[in-house]
Amino acid sequence: MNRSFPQPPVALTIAGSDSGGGAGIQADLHTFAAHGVHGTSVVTAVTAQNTRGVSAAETIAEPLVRAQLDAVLGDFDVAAVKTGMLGGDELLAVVAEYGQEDRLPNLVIDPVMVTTTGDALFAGDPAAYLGRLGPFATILTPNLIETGQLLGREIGSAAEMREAARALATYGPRAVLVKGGHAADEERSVDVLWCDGQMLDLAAPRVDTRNDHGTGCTLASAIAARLALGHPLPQAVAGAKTYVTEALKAAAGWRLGSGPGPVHHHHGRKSAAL
Ligand SMILES: Nc1ncnc2c1ncn2[C@@H]1O[C@H](COP(=O)(O)OP(=O)(O)OP(=O)(O)O)[C@@H](O)[C@H]1O
Ligand SMILES: Cc1ncc(CO)c(N)n1
Repeated sequence: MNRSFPQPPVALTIAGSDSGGGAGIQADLHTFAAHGVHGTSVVTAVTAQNTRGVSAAETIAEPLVRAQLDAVLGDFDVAAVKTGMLGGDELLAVVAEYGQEDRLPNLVIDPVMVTTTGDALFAGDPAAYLGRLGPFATILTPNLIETGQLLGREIGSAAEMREAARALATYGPRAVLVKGGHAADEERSVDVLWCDGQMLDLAAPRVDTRNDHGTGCTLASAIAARLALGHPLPQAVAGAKTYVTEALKAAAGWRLGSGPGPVHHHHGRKSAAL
């Protein structure tokens, strides 16, 4: 094939739609675009959601999810994949099947279980997540609550986060990032990364903002975008964390909706309105 023109790498998000545009598929596609990566998407669920919460949600039937996966993977040279809301055991099994067939390269798994506003987004068995997807994952990115649900115990302190990252890694992923966005530390936001047998603390100054809707989706899709661009895993994670911190800072003064609003995915770019 003649590739005389430069072209973007392709990333895929397998996730739910957030009608408020701050999380899920919408956050992922913004993030891919901000990284200069072509975004493709497999919609797993539709949520009626705004900055105040989720008022309705329905998962997409398995055949249509498979058809989307086949349409994208059968045509594009996908370089990295991110999964978000899978809704339940049925779609978890579908994604695991594609993983087993080696069709989901550079797989970033954000095991979305519950929103920050407390709405459940996963009706299946949390323990099944690890067994099914762990072996094919490049990296798992649970928050504190999801880490607790996956392991069946409460996680709070830095020591517990490190211990949890190690425990989750035994299910097969190359790396685990336990996110500390919901930790008690008022000065810093510290995530713990277990990668290739090494433990690293990734710290950023805590941004004083109410707008933190979709930070987890944004972080996971930024990792996938950077893997698609060819960054080594630890650098992709550290770069993605910086990207999220800047996105939080740039949107701190926004009042989009009356609850926790979205972050500024395109903070690196000047826009006519800002
Ligand atoms: N106020 C903040 N200041 C700086 N970093 C933050 C802040 N809130 C979250 N983060 C960072 O954002 C990333 C996402 O973490 P978080 O624990 O909030 O994920 P999450 O709960 O899955 O997000 P969400 O469910 O809102 O999509 C992490 O790197 C975390 O450290
Ligand atoms: C659709 C969707 N996926 C993920 C999250 C987690 O932020 C959310 N709020 N909504």
